[in-house]
Amino acid sequence: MEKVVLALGGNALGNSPQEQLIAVKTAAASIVDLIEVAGNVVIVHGNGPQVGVINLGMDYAYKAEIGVPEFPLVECGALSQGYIGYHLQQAIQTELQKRNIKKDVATVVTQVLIDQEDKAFKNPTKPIGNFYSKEEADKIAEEKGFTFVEDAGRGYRRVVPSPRPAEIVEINAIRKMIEDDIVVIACGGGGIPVIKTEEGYKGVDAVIDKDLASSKLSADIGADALLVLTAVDKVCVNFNKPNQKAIDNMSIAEAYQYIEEGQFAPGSMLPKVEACIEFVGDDPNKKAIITSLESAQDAVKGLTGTVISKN
Ligand SMILES: Nc1ncnc2c1ncn2[C@@H]1O[C@H](COP(=O)(O)OP(=O)(O)O)[C@@H](O)[C@H]1O
Ligand SMILES: NC(=O)OP(=O)(O)O
Repeated sequence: MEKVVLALGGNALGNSPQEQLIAVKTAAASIVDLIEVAGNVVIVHGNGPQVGVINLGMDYAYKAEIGVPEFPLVECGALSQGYIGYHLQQAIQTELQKRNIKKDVATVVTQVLIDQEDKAFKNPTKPIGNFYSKEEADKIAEEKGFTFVEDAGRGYRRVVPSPRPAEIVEINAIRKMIEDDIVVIACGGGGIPVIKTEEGYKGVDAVIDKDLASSKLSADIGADALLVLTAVDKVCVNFNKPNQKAIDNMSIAEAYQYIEEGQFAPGSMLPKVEACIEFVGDDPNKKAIITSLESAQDAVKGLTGTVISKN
């Protein structure tokens, strides 16, 4: 039986609860297909669009002085973890029942330790929230003091600090649940960023990259494979240019070469490739795959996706 960590992109989950309820059904079908093939599947989901929308909504409500308290970004991240975990676990439970597979499903509210001195706090790169036109982005930036960047040809998005995940606080609980054959959803939105203080853990306003958190989780639980699911079937070189070319296989050395050439956009494809490099490391038996949700099962069978391996 294989242990697979599946990282599901926040952009694949839609922009509203209504859209998300539909998206998780498709995700659940692919996830349960994988459970039937691999056995042990741990799910990590993104939260970029969701945490951005929750934070923006909370901010407008707070500023409207209608009795809504201020909700810092870290609490919005925790809200998004619960909200997405709830939808995902419900959809997976339904799909398992439909196929007569008896397995428990549970979401772990996960905190992830970060370094308060991480250079990410001086250089925000994590796109969150909706995509805007340049004019809309400039207007919100002026109003709210947010920073916006162009996101991989799809429009402008607010960026926030994204420190590296150092330690998963609830890792022992997650391990025990996997041993008990529970389908675990953990490290949602990359995990809730925390630091250790004398009084205990304390939340920090940031959004951890869920691909990097997935890589950390994969290493911690000794996963055989990391499957990064996003909106594209394969990673490309010269992305969005006339000479764009899809990559089938990428060695670690090639991946570093492409990174040096600037082939992967920061905050979108770059952290995915970095997460795969980190997961595979020096181990010839480890495999990471980047593909789309729809192609997940074919990718596991070796029919599509970009496979990252040592050689
Ligand atoms: N070199 C590249 N190859 C393929 N896609 C790329 C590349 N560079 C940037 N992208 C973009 O990155 C997106 C994946 O990042 P993103 O949407 O932020 O991830 P997530 O699915 O985790 O939310 C792809 O859908 C694509 O639009
Ligand atoms: N937290 C995070 O990485 O979210 P996305 O996958 O939505 O970018």
